[in-house]
Formats: sequence, structure tokens, C-alpha cells
Amino acid sequence: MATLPLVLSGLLVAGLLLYRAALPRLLPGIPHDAKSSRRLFGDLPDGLQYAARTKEFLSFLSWRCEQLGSPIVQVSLRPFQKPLVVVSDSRETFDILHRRGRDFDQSDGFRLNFSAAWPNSTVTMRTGEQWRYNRRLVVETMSPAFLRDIDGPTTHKMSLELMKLWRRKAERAQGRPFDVQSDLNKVTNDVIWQVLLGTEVRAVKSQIEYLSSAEKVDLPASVDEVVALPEGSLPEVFNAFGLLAESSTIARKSVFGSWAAQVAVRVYPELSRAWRLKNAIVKRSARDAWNKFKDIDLVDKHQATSAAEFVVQREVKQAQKEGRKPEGPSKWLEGELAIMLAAGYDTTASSMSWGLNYLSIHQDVQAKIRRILRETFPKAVAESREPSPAELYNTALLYLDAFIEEVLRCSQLIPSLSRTTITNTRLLGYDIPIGTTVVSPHHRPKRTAPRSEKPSTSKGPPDTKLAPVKDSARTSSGEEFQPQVNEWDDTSDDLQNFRPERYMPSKEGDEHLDLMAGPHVTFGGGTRGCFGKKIAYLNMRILLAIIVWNFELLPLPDELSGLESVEANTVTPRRVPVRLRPLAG
Ligand code: HEM
Repeated sequence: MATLPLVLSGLLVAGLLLYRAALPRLLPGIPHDAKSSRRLFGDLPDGLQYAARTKEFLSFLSWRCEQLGSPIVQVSLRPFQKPLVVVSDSRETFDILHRRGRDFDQSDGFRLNFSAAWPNSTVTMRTGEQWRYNRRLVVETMSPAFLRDIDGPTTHKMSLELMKLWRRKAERAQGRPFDVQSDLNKVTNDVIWQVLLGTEVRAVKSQIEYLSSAEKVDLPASVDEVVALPEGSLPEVFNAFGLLAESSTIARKSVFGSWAAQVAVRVYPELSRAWRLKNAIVKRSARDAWNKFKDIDLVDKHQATSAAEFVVQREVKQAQKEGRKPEGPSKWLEGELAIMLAAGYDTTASSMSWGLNYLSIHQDVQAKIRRILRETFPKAVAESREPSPAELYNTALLYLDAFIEEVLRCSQLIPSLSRTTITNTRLLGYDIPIGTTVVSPHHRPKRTAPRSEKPSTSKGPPDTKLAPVKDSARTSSGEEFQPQVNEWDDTSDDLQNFRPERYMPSKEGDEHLDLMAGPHVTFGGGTRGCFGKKIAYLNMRILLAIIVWNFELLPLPDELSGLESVEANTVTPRRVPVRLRPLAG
């Protein structure tokens, strides 16, 4: 009998110990929210309240910095875990990304989030031998030859299909706006599968076919109301891929982190079917590419038409030059092709969605892009055709490129970057132990202002200023590092404006795109920065040029041009309504 109180007190002590172990384990000295540090879920309740108020969660991190008045704070979001260190200082962020590879690597969370659905790929690896090996396997897909001969023409072809679809839709909508967000997903999906694997998904084509036989549409009485156009069923690959792409958000949202994603991908029937389908297609493409080019006498007989074929063709040629046996398809090549599919799909779709919203809102900018395109390609105008892939690849289109930069700046579709420390190190004057994840959010209020009525204005707390960072607090590399990039002037109201010209220095005779006009981290940076940036830029350039050439995006009523966002893998607009007026050739 005397054992019962003993057992109960044992349980009580164990419970207390467990509770204490689950509480946030604060790093000494780094500013934090006092009440959060006493809660199991740390800052999460405040984050959720913030999200309910602002419909955003990720900008909560920068809000915490603003609230505590410090460019560095710590935040806990899950029990039993080390806090995240949040750094809201662009100079320090640049330093971490570009100069401190010995102290920081790609964040453990980022790597693990992708590891369930996209194994054997660089994204899931620490920077090391295997990462370098994988990178080398596909490095040629960023070469001018690949971009010019494969990516550009494929994107161009798919953009024209989208135009065909939109002409039919515009006809049906009879001057009413309709939402094109899912069409942008379809076209970027079509492009990326075709470019990387040579797989024809036919997401856009399936809708063209469907629309030609679909029944008449009920039009709303008001010409300002969005018309819901019928949508045909979509190819299996498209649906499966959408599901898989979402799977990395499972890890982010669950308290069990990447474990939840690992289980979900294997256990949920739809998800595991999608996973197997993706694996089978990638495997088949790699194998077909190998069969097409594996012998040296085949190498020059055929043209490569996808990334899979291009890398195999290059490898066979290179092996011959070096007098060795070429490497055939491997799980690493498959992993790399698969992650490029995943990384290149919704990022590009999201940036295009923002781009079209900004085109509808900023009619002057849209007109200027169109005017410049027509002046630049008089032959295409004379021949009543769109500029060709080669013309769009080879010609300087400064204003369009600056527009893309401005879309990326304002939309902040990648809301934060993160790295994990691989040594004990220092950051802004504080000790940071090995294994700590450091997050750099991009949601500094003024910088996000053009996207929407931001938390810092109507819905959130006052726009407090961060204390400036003293140079003595920086690590030596931070102190010495004078980035080649200017700071945005946070006090200037100009940051609220959508103004592509900010990327075009006005010196006459020196017309170039000034990517260093301000801190620009949409693609991350350093060794682990975005690998597919060149494909992303070229695809956005071609898609936007073809859209603006073929259609006028007419103004929309104010209530439709809101720029509210949704957070998933990227931050995307809630909707992309357009009122399209087809233009002659
Ligand atoms: C607008 C489009 C895109 C955006 C905004 C974007 C953004 C990013 C960002 C922020 C990262 C993480 C960088 C870091 O942590 O420093 C990343 C990584 C990556 N991106 Fe992109 N990306 C885009 C398009 C693409 C495309 C088209 C591809 C491939 C075809 C691609 C392939 C990759 C890969 C493979 C990585 C992982 C690199 C590594 O871990 O070593 N991305 N991207």
C-alpha cells in the first residue's frame, strides 16, 4: 500500500521533469518574449493570434523583432526544441549567406521538410561531397545552351498554348473578370515537366479541349463580377504533383515536424500513390535518356530535348574526352531531377501570380512593358506573330526584367531564409551554439508595404523601429563585409511604391539592370542559394512577354485588386482575377 504514494510522487516528479524539459530552452542573453518563455508552446500562441489577425504567420517573426526592438531575438514554437534565432538585419543576413559557410549550412528544418518526398537530392543534404557530386550532375542545365535550346523554346511553346486557352476563356467571359491562378499553376507545371523530363503533362491542353465542348456559361449580371468558368478534369500527374509539392508543408505545420511528412507520404493512400507515380516517371525519363544517348555514336545523332537527356548526353561526351566509362542513371540523378521539378514549380507559379496582379493594378507599367516589347521587336509586329524564343532570350529587355525584380521585392513570396549553425559561433554579439537554426525573415514592414495593408499598418502593432546594429556587435566578417548591395532606406515612403525603375540606374548611356539596388534575397544566396534561378528568370520573362503581347489586362474594380496572400510553400496571392482584352498579333 505504501508503494502507491511513492508511485504517485514518482509520476509527479517525472511529469514535472518532462514539463521542464519541454519548456523553451532559452539561449543566454538573446532578447525574447518573457511570457512566451514560460509556456510549453513558447511564442506559438502569440503567433497564432497574430495569424488570426493578419492572415499571415511567417511575418510574425519579424514582428517579434520589431516588438522587442532588437534585430536579433529568439522564438520557441515547439516543446522540447531549441529556440529559433531570428535575425532581422539585411547586412548580417547577407554575411551569413555569402561569407559564413564555415559556421552555417542549409537549415536542418528546410532539409528535413523536403526529405520525405524528395530524397537523394541536394536540398536534403548538408553541403559536402555528396552535395557537390549531385550539383555537378545537373550543373549544365543552367548553361546558355540548355536555356537557349531547351528551356526557352519549351516555355515559349507552352505560353502560346496558354494564350489559346485564355482566348477561349475571354470569349466566354464576355468582358467579365475570371481567375487565372490555376491556369498559371497548370502552365508552369506543363513547362517544368517538359523541360526537365520531356514528359507531356497536358494540363493546359486538357482545358482547351474541355472548353471547346463545355456548355454555355452562366454569366453574372454585373460585368465587374468574377465569372466562374468551367474547369475540366486534370491529368493524373498534375493532381499528384500538386499534392506532393504540398507535402513539405505537413512537416512545417505539425508538432512532429518532418516525421509527420515521412509518415504521411508513405501512409496516406493518395499521397503515397502520388509519390510512387512521381518516382516512376522520373526513373523512366532518366532511363530513356540513357538509352537514347548511352553510346558515343548515338550522342550526335539525336537532339536532347529535356534536362534528363541533356545531362546524359553531356556526361557521355565528357566521359569519352576523359577516356572513362560514362555514368548511367542513378538515384542521385533521379533525386536531382525530381527536386528541380518540386523547387521550380510553385515558386514560378507564385511569382507569375503576383506579376499578373501587379500588371492589372499598375496599368502604366503594363502599357510601358508592351510599348517597349513592340518597339524592340518590330519584325514580329510586322509579321503578326509573337517574338520568338530566340528573340526573347537574346535581346536586352531591361524594363521587363526590372518589373520582375520589383514583383519579387514587393511580393516577398519567399518570406524567410534559414541556416543552421555547424559550429559554436557568434552573431550580433551573442554566443550561438552549434545546431541552432537562424531565420532571417523578409517581412520588414516598409519593404512589404506594396503587397497589402500590412500588419505594421492597419492590422498589427505600431511600426516600431529596430535599434541600429553597432558595428562592434557584428562578427568580424559582418564588420568587414561591405556588401556590394545597397540598403533600402526604410524611412523612405518610396518603398511603398511599385516602381520597377528603382532597378534601373538613370545614367544615360549606362543602361543596365542594377540587381544591387537593394538587398534581394528572394533566391537566397551563397553556396546554397537557388540553383534554378536562371530557369526561373527566363521562364518568367517569356511568359510575361507573351501574355502582355497577346492581351491587355484591363483595370479591375478596387475590391478585386486586393493583394491578400496565402501562406503555403511560398506566399501566393489569394486570387488572380484578370479582365482580358485580346490584342491583334
Ligand atoms: C521564382 C522562382 C524561384 C524562387 C523564388 C526560388 C527560390 C529559392 C530559394 C529561396 C531557395 C533556398 C535558397 C537558400 O536557402 O539560400 C531555393 C533553393 C533551390 N531552388 Fe529555387 N526558386 C525558384 C525557382 C527554381 C527553379 C525553376 C528551380 C529548378 C529548375 C529551382 C531549384 C532550386 C534548388 C535545386 C534549390 C536547392 C538548392 C540547395 O539546397 O542546394 N528553383 N530556391
